[in-house]
Amino acid sequence: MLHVRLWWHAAPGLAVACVVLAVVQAGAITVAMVASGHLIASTGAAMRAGVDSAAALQSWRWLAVTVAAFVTAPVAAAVSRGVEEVASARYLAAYYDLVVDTGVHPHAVTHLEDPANAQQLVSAVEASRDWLFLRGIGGTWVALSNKLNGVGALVVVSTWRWWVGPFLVVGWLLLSRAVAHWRSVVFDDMIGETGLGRRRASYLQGLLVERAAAKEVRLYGLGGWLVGGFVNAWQETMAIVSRRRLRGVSGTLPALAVLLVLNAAAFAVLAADAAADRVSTGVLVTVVQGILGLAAFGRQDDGETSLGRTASCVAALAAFRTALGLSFLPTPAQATLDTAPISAAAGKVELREVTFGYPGGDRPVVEHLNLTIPAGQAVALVGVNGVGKSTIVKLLCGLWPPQAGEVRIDGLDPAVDVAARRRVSVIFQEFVRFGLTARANVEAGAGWQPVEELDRIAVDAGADHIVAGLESGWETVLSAEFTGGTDLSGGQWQRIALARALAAVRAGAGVLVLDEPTAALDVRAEVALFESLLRLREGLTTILISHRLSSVRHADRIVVLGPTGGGGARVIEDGTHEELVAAGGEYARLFTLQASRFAAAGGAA
Ligand SMILES: Nc1ncnc2c1ncn2[C@@H]1O[C@H](COP(=O)(O)OP(=O)(O)OP(=O)(O)O)[C@@H](O)[C@H]1O
Repeated sequence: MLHVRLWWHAAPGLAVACVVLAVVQAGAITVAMVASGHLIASTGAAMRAGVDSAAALQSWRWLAVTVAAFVTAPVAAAVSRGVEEVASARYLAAYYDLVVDTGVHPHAVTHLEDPANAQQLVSAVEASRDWLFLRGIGGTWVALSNKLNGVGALVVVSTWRWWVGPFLVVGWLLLSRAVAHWRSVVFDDMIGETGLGRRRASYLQGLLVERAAAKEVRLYGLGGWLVGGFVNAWQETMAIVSRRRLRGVSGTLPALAVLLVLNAAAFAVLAADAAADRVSTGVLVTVVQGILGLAAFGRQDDGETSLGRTASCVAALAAFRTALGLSFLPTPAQATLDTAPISAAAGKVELREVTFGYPGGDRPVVEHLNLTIPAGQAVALVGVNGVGKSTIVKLLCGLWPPQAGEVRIDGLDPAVDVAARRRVSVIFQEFVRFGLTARANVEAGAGWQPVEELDRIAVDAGADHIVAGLESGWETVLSAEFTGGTDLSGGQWQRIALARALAAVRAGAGVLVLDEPTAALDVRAEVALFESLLRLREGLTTILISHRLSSVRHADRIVVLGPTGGGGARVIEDGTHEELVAAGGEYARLFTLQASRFAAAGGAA
């Protein structure tokens, strides 16, 4: 069972300790039942024989055993709770490791972009944040302890009449199943069935307290409206919850009735035996405790009910990992992130007959695309919105493998070869704004850098004045949500992202891709940035993507992508700015259009 395997992986020593403590606890409870029976049985004779008699000594012994057993059981339970807490934290950490490992492997993002897969991973994370999941981890030991206590009681009852115990156990198990079913209805309400209403309520509540919506909530006076929406959504959901819970509880009544009958019958037989002197007082006391102790088989607390849920979360994550070709537990090789230094890179880019479409798409985005960029060349990729420029960037990074054709960086396939991937440095259109220090935002591209190196990179990226203006320089957190942190403007963020990409270039990446990283810059700033990049590239292969053609006109080569007869994108024009303008094709038309608009707006192309 995967849940048990994960326990063994996360905390083998503590897991063994929990088992031992559960056995000790169950043993102590069983001994207490038997010893207390003997104590009561021997007390009468001891009192009659006198304090110094052998019978009294025997009685004292049973008292000592009874007290020791009664003390041992709760002490073992208390120690067990402590050990379980520590062990559960380790289990949770191991589960998070699995989730993270599943997120970052394999390199391709195919599994994350497929909505069904992404949802599975999100569910795995969400489930683990739920308190039910946490209760379920500890529930492993609650369930084990309950079952062991029950077995002890069964042994005790069997010493009287062997057939009574199994009947009662069946009764308790029936009730336990019915209660577990009802509780799962309750839990489904909490996280599943009424999830939509709850999510809506919590979304509305979030708008009231989160920073992102704060400005508009105040500006438009949305407070009352949001509170009303929250209350309605919550009440509607809770009404459904109450109805389902009431309906569900009736399912436990037949099991309860059966159990009552069985228990009444057992006690009636015991009473008859006692009346006929077939059992002594001591046995009577022990067996009564045993019969009551069988209730351990029917116990259903949050922990035990949640155990199944936790185990199925782990099983679902394991199935997801298997589908991705990953073993259940991360192997040391899987657990290592790509930290190898980048080998000397030349930077030749080749796409040969590449065809690619996203899952669920009705046509390929690119089709039979051929593009070769020699090392050191600066190429601008242009084309209308949605033609497939960013998709080509993802293919170059190996984030998606093509369905046909070949993508090569210096002859290596980036979808399978880590060395090829590390030769490509990209500022994505939607680059990540890490709410971490400025240093970490840049070092993410290349690992630790001395401050002098960071300063040099910042100058190249035009980010030096931004860092200089930060309260704690490179150590300032770039998020106002943290004390001492600060927010940057869109343009400032782009400079920081550029610095990150340049850090990767300094570490050896031979291909720099800028996928419209300058949308938040004005035209002049964008032209200046691209030109400074083209100047400092020194043998770097540079791929620039921009809709502002004036910004990329100085590239060595301009590649125009276009749809061809309803199919996927291909290269429709390829040449220098001058060649393409002279050719009078699509590029010339777009360039002239943009230049005339810009001139009309009072600028110069
Ligand atoms: N993850 C995705 N899943 C499904 N379809 C996608 C995905 N990403 C992009 N697409 C689709 O692929 C096509 C090409 O998108 P892409 O982002 O590559 O175009 P683009 O040329 O970069 O556009 P833009 O100039 O607007 O940035 C579009 O039709 C888009 O809707």
